[in-house]
Amino acid sequence: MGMIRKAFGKIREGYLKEMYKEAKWMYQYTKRYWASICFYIAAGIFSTCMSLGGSVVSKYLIDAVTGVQRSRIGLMAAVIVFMALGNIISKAVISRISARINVEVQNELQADIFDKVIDTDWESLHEFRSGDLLNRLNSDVSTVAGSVIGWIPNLITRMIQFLGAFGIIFYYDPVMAFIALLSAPVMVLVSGYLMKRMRRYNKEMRQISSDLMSFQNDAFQNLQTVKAFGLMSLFRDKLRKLQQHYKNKMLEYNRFSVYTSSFMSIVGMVVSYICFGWSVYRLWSGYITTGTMIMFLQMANSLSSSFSSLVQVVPSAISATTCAGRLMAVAELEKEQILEEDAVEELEKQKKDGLSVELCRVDVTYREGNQVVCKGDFRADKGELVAIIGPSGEGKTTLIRLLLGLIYPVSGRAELIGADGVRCPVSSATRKFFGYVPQGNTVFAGTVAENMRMVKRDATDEEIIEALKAGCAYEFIEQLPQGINSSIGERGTGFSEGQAQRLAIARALLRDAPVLLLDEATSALDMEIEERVLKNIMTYGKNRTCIVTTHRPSVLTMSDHIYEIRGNTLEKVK
Ligand SMILES: Nc1ncnc2c1ncn2[C@@H]1O[C@H](COP(=O)(O)OP(=O)(O)OP(=O)(O)O)[C@@H](O)[C@H]1O
Repeated sequence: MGMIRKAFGKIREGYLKEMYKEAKWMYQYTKRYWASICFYIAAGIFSTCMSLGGSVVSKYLIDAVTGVQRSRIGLMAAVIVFMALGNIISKAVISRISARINVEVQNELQADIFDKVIDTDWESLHEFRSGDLLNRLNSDVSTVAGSVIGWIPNLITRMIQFLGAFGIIFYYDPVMAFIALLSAPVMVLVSGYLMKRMRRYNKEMRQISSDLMSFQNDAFQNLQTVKAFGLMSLFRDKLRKLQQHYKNKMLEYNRFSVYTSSFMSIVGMVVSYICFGWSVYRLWSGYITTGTMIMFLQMANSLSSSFSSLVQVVPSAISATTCAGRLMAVAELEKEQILEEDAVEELEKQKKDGLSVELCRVDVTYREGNQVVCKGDFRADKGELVAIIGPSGEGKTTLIRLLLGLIYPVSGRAELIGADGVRCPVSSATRKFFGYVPQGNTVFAGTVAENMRMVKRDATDEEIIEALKAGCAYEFIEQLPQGINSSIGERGTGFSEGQAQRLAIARALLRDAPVLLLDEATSALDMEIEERVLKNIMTYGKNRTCIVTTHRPSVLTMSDHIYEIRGNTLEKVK
């Protein structure tokens, strides 16, 4: 009794509880397909019955051949053929259903995790590298989707095959049935240890494959730098090192699997020899017929194959739940905050009259504990161009992140203010009031028009051209053979840095947001184009507030106000 209680205690606390939670999470995606899954299980049970039934009928066929009832030979043969055909048809149905459910669950799960990543709080997502996320989104999703149909339904059909074979043997010879079950206690005794180790191996291998994908992703993203610095051999070596690590772990796992499966096979083999010896003895002592003995041997075979399938369900369940756990870790991340939706609605009504931005005694600290601003004040009124300057690494981009609701002040207020004075704290819900041009190249693969329509889906060609003109981008776009329908490579390949910046500015202008945030967005432009772009920005649409982070004196002369960030302080210097 104490042992049982201890075992249940372990289940409640340990990895089994974790596996149960993960399996439950996994199976929420199958709710829509329960009818198909039930049909799948029914087809599996039918196939099992046909196969077991075939064995029983073959006993009567052999008895008929070796005995006296020759008249039933034709009937028995017909039943055997019918059952074999039934088995083939049900297997075909099973294959179709499983393929359909597999692909549908995979798509749904992938879309769901993708949505969750996109809706997750920006800082929380930092614990994952993008390669790791890609690995989870593809490899882990595919394992979980495959297991939805391959695990529990298999467990049920195999269990029925096992119980059916056991029941039939028991009916004809109870002693034989208990001999056939001899391996079960051994399996039960070692299963706890095996499962724990398998789960550990699974987790480690998934982690290594995530590291591998992250590395490859980093390498391809920075291929230009890799080539420019002649880092090819360094990267090649690093890839091989990671592969070697994966290989070592994989072979270690494989050695463990080979040992365990060999051990199980030996146990199974010993049991089947005992079964064989027992049935020969029963035949010799005249207790059973030749037909019954052959049926016994078939049933013992079926019993051991269903038992080993049941045992094999364990590694696939462990692999699936490990992957489900990794997906849960992403799905359960904190969602982005939406603050004061009523105030957001009010601002929406007033945005055409312009919005002001105010930071009041804000403390900004990253979760890692990196304090950037202490008791900072800042204000940009509608229609103003306000610059934020400061040495590199002091926090200019951090302030932009704060305004975009990607990070939040630890204390103090960060607000948008409407024309009639209504105030609304910045959060993910107020992001729509901002047009944003980040540092670096942010052009996506596709055509120029597709890039522009990302921020305004229904923009007409004329609106796109107008915005491109305001961003001083149309002058080089119109030279392209297909104008705004020309294709752009990944990360703006085919354009210079300055051209990509002008395109990104034009895209932010098309969004027609009341506040424009430019983070070093004119750094690659010459002074003449920069001045034209900034003038266009202030005249393109009315009442636009424009906040720029910059080191360029040309921008500063045009600014209404300048704030400097230095040593955690944010001060107005003009
Ligand atoms: N995601 C992050 N998590 C933790 N700390 C960060 C993060 N991003 C930036 N920091 C830290 O915050 C500080 C300010 O960085 P930020 O990028 O805002 O500087 P910056 O003034 O824009 O620099 P630059 O002019 O070089 O672009 C730096 O010390 C940086 O290390």
